[in-house]
Amino acid sequence: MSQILIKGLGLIGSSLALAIRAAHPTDRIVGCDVNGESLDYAVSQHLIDDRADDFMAAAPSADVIILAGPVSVICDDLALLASLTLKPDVLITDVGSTKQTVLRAAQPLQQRGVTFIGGHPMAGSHKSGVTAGRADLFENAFYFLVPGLAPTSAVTRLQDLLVGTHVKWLTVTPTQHDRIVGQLSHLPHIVAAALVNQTQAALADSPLGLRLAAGGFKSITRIASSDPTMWTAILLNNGALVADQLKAYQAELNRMETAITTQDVAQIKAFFTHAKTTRDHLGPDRLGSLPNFFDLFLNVPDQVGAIADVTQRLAAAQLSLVNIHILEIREEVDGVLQLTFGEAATRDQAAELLQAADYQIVRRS
Ligand SMILES: NC(=O)c1ccc[n+]([C@@H]2O[C@H](COP(=O)([O-])OP(=O)(O)OC[C@H]3O[C@@H](n4cnc5c(N)ncnc54)[C@H](O)[C@@H]3O)[C@@H](O)[C@H]2O)c1
Ligand SMILES: O=C(O)C(=O)C[C@]1(C(=O)O)C=C[C@@H](O)C=C1
Repeated sequence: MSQILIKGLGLIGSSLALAIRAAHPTDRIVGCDVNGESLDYAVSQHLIDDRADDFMAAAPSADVIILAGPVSVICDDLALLASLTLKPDVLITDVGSTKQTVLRAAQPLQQRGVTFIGGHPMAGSHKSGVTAGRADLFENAFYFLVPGLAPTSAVTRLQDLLVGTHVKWLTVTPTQHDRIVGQLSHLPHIVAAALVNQTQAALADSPLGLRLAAGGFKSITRIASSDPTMWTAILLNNGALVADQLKAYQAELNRMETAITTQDVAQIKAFFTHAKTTRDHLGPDRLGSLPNFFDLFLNVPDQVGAIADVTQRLAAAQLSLVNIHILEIREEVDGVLQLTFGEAATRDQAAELLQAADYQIVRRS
């Protein structure tokens, strides 16, 4: 039995806990987080076996330490770990979205002979926090590994621990990682947030404003709902590369601006044709991970048949569920049911249907 310490039980930390639990039921998972409510939730849902309120006190007895806080916190944690006496064969890894600064922060540990492997699952969501965790979040996604000085046996050990994630492993250098992910993830998050901010300002005097947005705006801006703390840390840790990528992107926008103002039909058509050919070629089956999911949380009374009533109503309306999860159900206490759908529109139809049947919707995400 190994002791796995996860620091940061948000979307990624809790999803890894679920995947580890599924593949290694006898391992002991200990969680650590600044948010006490997240820890309470993680214990109540058996995501973790135990909570550690003091990371420094818990680390020396861990066999594996997974750092899953914001990237800036991961760098601080690596510095803290370098000052401790850890188990001789401890394996430390992280899940942060940048790798150059993380690997630099891991150097003092590595110089002391401690095994560190940088990691980054290329899957996630605009959702954050422990309640968003899912065992299948990483299924079919790429998972970057930056082994640095770590021996092959340590890489195999990590891959075995995380076998329940069902990811596709990819070994890269920190620079390769940050350049690729800057372009595919960091830049798009800036683009989405900028579009939301600029649109909000531009439509400020329109009575319905952003509420008139349809599929196009919603699809391109979903990730603008991501956690600001996490994204501030990412951009501070990959600033130089992303600034260059942002400049190249602005040049592309400028070319389009010129084509529109000069009514350059050939240029405008070529712009869209080139993008369509590239995007169509990618196809859903060539994209890494599962699509995102859309949740509805509703109160259900503590009554026999309450959950069946909900699922029957959805089935009668042909609204297809991806997953169903009871968040809390104790005797004489109403529960919260988490219903997961593949499409936001299906989730919204389900919400209307259940509201009409007097169910109380707690939240949508
Ligand atoms: N969200 C994604 O799509 C995604 C995907 C891959 C990797 N990542 C990376 O994974 C890491 C976690 O992201 P997430 O999406 O799970 O974020 P999250 O906001 O859901 O979770 C972060 C957790 O860390 C905790 N935390 C913050 N500061 C802490 C501290 N000082 N000590 C202990 N706990 C602390 C928070 O309370 C929270 O529970 C980040 O480094 C992020 O860059 C995110
Ligand atoms: O699917 C999403 O919502 C994500 O933002 C996931 C996403 C990304 O694709 O940009 C975000 C950050 C990560 O480091 C990896 C994946």
